[in-house]
Amino acid sequence: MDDEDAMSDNSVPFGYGASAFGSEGEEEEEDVAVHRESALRHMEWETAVESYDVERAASPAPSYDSMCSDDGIGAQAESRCKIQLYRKDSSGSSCCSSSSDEKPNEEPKEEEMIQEIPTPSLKPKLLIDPNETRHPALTVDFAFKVLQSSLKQLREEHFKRFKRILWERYPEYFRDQLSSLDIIDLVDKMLEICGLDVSLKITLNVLLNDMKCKYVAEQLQGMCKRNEVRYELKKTLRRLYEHVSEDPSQQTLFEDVCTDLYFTDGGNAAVNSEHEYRQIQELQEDARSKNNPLSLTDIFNPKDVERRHIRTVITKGSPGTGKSFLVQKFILDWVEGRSHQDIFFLLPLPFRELNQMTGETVSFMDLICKLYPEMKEVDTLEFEGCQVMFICDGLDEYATPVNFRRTAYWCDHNEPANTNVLITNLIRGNMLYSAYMWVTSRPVAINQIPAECIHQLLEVRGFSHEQREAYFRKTISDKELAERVIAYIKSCKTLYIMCYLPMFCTVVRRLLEKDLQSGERPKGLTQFYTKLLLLHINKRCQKLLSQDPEFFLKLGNMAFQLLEKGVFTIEKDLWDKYVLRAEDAVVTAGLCTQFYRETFMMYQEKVDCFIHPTVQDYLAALYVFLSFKKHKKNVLDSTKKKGFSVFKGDLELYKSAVDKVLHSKSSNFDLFLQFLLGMSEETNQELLSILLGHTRTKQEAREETAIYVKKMLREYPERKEYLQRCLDELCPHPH
Ligand SMILES: Nc1ncnc2c1ncn2[C@@H]1O[C@H](COP(=O)(O)OP(=O)(O)OP(=O)(O)O)[C@@H](O)[C@H]1O
Repeated sequence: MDDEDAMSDNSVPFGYGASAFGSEGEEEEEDVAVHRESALRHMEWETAVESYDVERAASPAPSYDSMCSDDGIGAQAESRCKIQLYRKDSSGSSCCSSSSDEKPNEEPKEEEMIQEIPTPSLKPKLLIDPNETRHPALTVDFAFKVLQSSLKQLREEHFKRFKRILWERYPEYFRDQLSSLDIIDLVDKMLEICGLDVSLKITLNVLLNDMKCKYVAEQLQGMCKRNEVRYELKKTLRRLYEHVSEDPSQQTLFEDVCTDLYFTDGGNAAVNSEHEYRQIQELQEDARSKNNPLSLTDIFNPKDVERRHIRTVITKGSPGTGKSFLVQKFILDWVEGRSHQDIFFLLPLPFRELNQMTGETVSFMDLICKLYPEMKEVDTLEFEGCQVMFICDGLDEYATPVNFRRTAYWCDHNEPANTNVLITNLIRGNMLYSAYMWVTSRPVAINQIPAECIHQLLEVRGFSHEQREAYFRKTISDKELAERVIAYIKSCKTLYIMCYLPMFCTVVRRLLEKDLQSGERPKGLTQFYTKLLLLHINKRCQKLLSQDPEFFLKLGNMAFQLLEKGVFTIEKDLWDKYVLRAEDAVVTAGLCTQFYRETFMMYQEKVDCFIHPTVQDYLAALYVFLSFKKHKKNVLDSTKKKGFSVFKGDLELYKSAVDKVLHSKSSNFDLFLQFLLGMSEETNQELLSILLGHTRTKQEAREETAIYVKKMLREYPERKEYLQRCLDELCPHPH
């Protein structure tokens, strides 16, 4: 193994238990040499301890296999480490001269060194407590790395001395002279002969008590302790992230659901505006946006980090595109040792959790320990060779805006400060500059972070075409059913287009799986969108709705008026016109988003729009429907009649919508009509009762509307297919 690599490459999990050393107190100071004499004196009666003697050394040493931890976290490392243990070159011993701040005070001459340690005349004993269990974090690979890294810090003559002492002191382990061995061979031999715990124990004893290399010994102890903490942290993260959080009742394993996502470098992509009927021309992809899909290993890829000086990565994406899932995948891959093992501590700090601490005054280390109590065992996160990474998911959810200009400078980890000050300074890089920072957010909140603090901007775009299909194949265990679901989705263009949004895929899977399994006719398009709306409402909109019960009516009105003009983007002044706040629609409701449009040369303009044009169609239909049901107003009727009977009114509303579409030169309202008719359906009205109350469309009105649509079918044969879909929305069950 290359020495440099061994110091910096943590590509497999470390694993060593400081417990192997016993306590850090007096007991530790008790040198093996002391034991050697006393143990021999008490050899006869000391039966409680296991003993090893010279004869024992002749027997084959415990193999590496038997030393391997059987914990999943370490297993992968161990299978690899056997290969790594073979040296690639013989440069190991040359590193002995590398400098260290604290070396043994006097450099004894070789003869003195030999004199210093009397040749043992008796067989020494090393006391091993049989009850002492090895920490599962202790792996061969870790022990190898940590021993090698400690010995590399000794000067050449001290390394010689170390070998000499080892040989003198522990003849029960080392029968042959060790003087010819370099670091790699020595560590290899130690591990092979003594095992993991004993190798570390004797190394520490020799360093601390015989050679007085306090600095190196403490470093060794520190690395062992941190490695245990890392192990515990991984356990906690596995527990927190291994299930899909949206489904706590079902305990769905994340790995059973998670499908690869399409995300790119750049962050200038236009919003997906593919539409079955409408032509959305204004959304041209920014020329500078990059379409090359990235994979998780491209995030904080060590080569890019170095080449592009990346410290802070920001990932943006419209609501439901899968940012949190991407983060969860990254975390679990780290926990399971699948990627990013150069990161020593991975500490997710979700903004949702940080909201619970708003206004609190704590030190940064306390804040970390509050979320991850196992971190109490380490008093600092700044130590050489151990990369730390923070992941702050969902900046848009953070209750306190991050203000880089107004927030005080802070870099002390141990002094208490307001949590917002700590987080702002962490993102800014004032605290733990060398730590990696990954922040994810819906687009609008990204503006809080100044450009100079963003070293890489990524954009999550949801699922590509192949990924959509892969999602259904992965999540539906019945293969044949999965294919039927995919075939159905492909048969409905709008459904297929909208499945670019992973959140929508989840809705579609749940509904279609049930319907197709039971042989029922699948739900109309309206129900999928209504469920999506409810997911958004339940996620964050409850408070907004209690403050502004008319929010969706107003947003729908804006959607409708823009649809009349065939416009999908939302000009800034429109928000005021409809008495809305862009943040409510973009951040809270998650039904609108933002993107950047190149207007003139280098100038970029921020543009608001709906998350997808079909969502605009749905909201426009919702507006017409809510206006009618709640305010008895048919907004499609230009004559502005009042006082109609509900049955007549229902029929008139649908008739006027059908006429509007059939008489229109554009296809702008085609999907709108499908949604409006779908909203008359009973299940959808039940779902919408949170906005609608308990009003119901009379069966009679629906039947009459169906008769009218069928009549139109005959009059407009060229629109047969389309009108048939309208009928399917109106009567999703066989009629
Ligand atoms: N990679 C994926 N594989 C499978 N399902 C996914 C994936 N990504 C997202 N989903 C589905 O979409 C839902 C929303 O995803 P997620 O919460 O990650 O989106 P988000 O972009 O973080 O949204 P928001 O901006 O609302 O926080 C998930 O709960 C899950 O059902």
